[in-house]
Amino acid sequence: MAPRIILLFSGKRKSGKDYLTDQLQKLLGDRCEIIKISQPIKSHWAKEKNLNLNEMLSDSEYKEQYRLDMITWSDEMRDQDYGCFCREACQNAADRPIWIVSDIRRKTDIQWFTDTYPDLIRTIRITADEETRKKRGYSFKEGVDNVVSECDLDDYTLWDLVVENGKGRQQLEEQLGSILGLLSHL
Ligand SMILES: Nc1ncnc2c1ncn2[C@@H]1O[C@H](COP(=O)(O)OP(=O)(O)O)[C@@H](O)[C@H]1O
Ligand SMILES: C[C@@](O)(CCOP(=O)(O)OP(=O)(O)O)CC(=O)O
Repeated sequence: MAPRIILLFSGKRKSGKDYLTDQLQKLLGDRCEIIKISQPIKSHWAKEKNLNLNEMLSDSEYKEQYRLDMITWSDEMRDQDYGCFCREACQNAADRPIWIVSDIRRKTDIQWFTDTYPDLIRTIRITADEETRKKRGYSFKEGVDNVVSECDLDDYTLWDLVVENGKGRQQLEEQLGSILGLLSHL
């Protein structure tokens, strides 16, 4: 079964992409599959450097030690083929009707999904104020927070939905309800 809808989530570090997409998955159960574009990047890096992949995939500080190197390496790969990680992540995804991509970062990510799965794509931006993100462990890092990886979608305006997840956020049920609204035709 090919996906019937693909939700692309974007947001700054510690805006809550993993948190909200995990909560959404709990609600949707086995109708949905979470896809992470960073998974093939982290897998490659963990193998190469003999690192703990599960820790790399968690929200702990561990991955932050390697983020800068992973950005540099993955951007070199993207320069040759901008869809390489999107393609690899989707190839490994289960056949479920709803795909949730939890870490869209670049306009080329949106382009690859839109070209590959025309009509199935909905885009969601998660926002959170800096103070809240700092409380969740964010601190500005040169080469990480001021480069394409974090900033390319700052000026993107065509989101199907923007979900506030900072100080002004609604209750979780309401946040999830607005996302479910994008699935109402299924
Ligand atoms: N609405 C929320 N309520 C409570 N905790 C949250 C909320 N959003 C995010 N968090 C917490 O903040 C931290 C960072 O969130 P995370 O989802 O990992 O961010 P991102 O994936 O965007 O970097 C995690 O520990 C997460 O559980
Ligand atoms: C090299 C990366 O893929 C690492 C991404 O790691 P996460 O997606 O775990 O990051 P946050 O959830 O925002 O904290 C970034 C990239 O530019 O591809």
